[in-house]
Amino acid sequence: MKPLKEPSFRESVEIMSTRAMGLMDLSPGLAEKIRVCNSTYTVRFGVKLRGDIVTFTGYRSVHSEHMEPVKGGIRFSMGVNQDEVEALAALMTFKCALVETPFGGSKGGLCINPRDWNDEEMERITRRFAYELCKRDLINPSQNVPAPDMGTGEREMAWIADTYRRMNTTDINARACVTGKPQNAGGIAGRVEATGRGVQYALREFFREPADVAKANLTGKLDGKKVVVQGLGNVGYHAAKFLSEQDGCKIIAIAERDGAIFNEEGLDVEAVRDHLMTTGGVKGFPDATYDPNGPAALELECDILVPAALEGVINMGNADRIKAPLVIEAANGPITAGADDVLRKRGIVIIPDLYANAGGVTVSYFEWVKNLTHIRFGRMERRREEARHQLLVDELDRIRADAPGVAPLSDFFRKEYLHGATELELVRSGLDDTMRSSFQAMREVWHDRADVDDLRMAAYLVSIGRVAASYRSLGL
Ligand SMILES: NC(=O)c1ccc[n+]([C@@H]2O[C@H](COP(=O)([O-])OP(=O)(O)OC[C@H]3O[C@@H](n4cnc5c(N)ncnc54)[C@H](O)[C@@H]3O)[C@@H](O)[C@H]2O)c1
Repeated sequence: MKPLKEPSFRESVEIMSTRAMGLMDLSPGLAEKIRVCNSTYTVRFGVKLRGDIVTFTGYRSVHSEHMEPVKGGIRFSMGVNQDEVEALAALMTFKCALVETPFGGSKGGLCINPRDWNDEEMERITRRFAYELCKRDLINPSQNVPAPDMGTGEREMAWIADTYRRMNTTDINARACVTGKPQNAGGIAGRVEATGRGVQYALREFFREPADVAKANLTGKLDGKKVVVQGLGNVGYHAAKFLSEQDGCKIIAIAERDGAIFNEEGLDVEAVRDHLMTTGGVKGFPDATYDPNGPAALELECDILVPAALEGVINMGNADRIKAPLVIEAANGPITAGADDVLRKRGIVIIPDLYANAGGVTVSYFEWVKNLTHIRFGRMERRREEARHQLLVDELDRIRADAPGVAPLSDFFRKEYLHGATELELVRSGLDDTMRSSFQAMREVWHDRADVDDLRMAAYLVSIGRVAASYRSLGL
């Protein structure tokens, strides 16, 4: 179905998922159940700030409860509205199914410009919003578990976790009510970088298969590829940093709120991020050309385009001017359904959001499991652990020496046992494994089905198939 006018974000997600459902054997009733958003709660609350009451509007949307808890970030931005949170909640349902994290889909948002308020004010506003959501079990370890999204991070998650804990003092699993917390408040190593790291792993997996690379009219490996990034926040910064530092990519342009900077030889991502943090923009960054028209960077000649900021930035207005042969949707919904149609027809390969930015929810799942099990992941407190393990290895050696015919401990066992993985290593390898296996599930459909010519449809077919199976087994 080709939209006649630019669809909204929610309509875009619906058009794309409905297109996939049309290729599946689903009853109309089941398809409708999967399509609709179960509920959206709107709250308007007041906070006394600077001598007066300021009213804020927030949302928490639950798209599908075929698995519980439901999961999805909380966004702080002036652009937040019901359409947006419902679109994001639907994407969470499909994303979780694709990477096989056992959650339904949800999302929340608060209509606020965080830059308008100081830290103390932000804490009061966040805690009050969290209180409103906790009261209705829209934050709860077994029912609804938020995470960071645009405009929020570890700090906000710590305030939310603390608010829930104060309201539920006897809940031993209180820490599992939200993920993306600081490590000293029950978080997990590698969560902050997870979404950008996932983008890196996704591209590595894509470039592992020459047939896929050829479909994007590219050749070779990641090394030396020219990359344009929009948004140097949590996701964009980590993706750009890892791709340039570890995979030999050249980040030739970075677009931010105040414009874009270019350097054909490649930008120093760390230095740009420092500049952005100190000045609030990219303007004035040395060794680069500046253009106040940030969105124009999306139209540059490059190998890989990484939109990592907002939804709808590639739309029917600019889709025919996009020159990158490969686009990876690090942000949620950066390509509208109308633009998706144009890009597909032009042979541009899109690695879709529901897969590309799933690194965040994957590591959030590890954090949630860690909180619920109340055990540490991986090797910690190295010296004490190693001393204890060494005693055990010595004891095993002694027993074996006394047992005729029993082989001595292998070097492999000794090494693995004494120098097991740290939490960060475990998290990264679990994430890598998830990004690979999910890509392979998409790839199989992309390669094998004659009626599927893009990765987005392949991703939706895999994930909707799993959601449908889950509903069927529930007896619906
Ligand atoms: N944080 C996560 O773990 C996570 C997980 C999955 C998906 N996402 C998605 O990734 C996207 C970015 O999220 P984030 O967490 O990195 O947010 P963030 O707030 O950390 O960063 C967003 C960045 O985009 C920039 N930006 C805002 N408006 C812009 C514009 N018009 N042009 C260029 N840059 C602009 C901001 O200045 C900021 O640097 C969102 O779509 C979000 O839903 C985030």
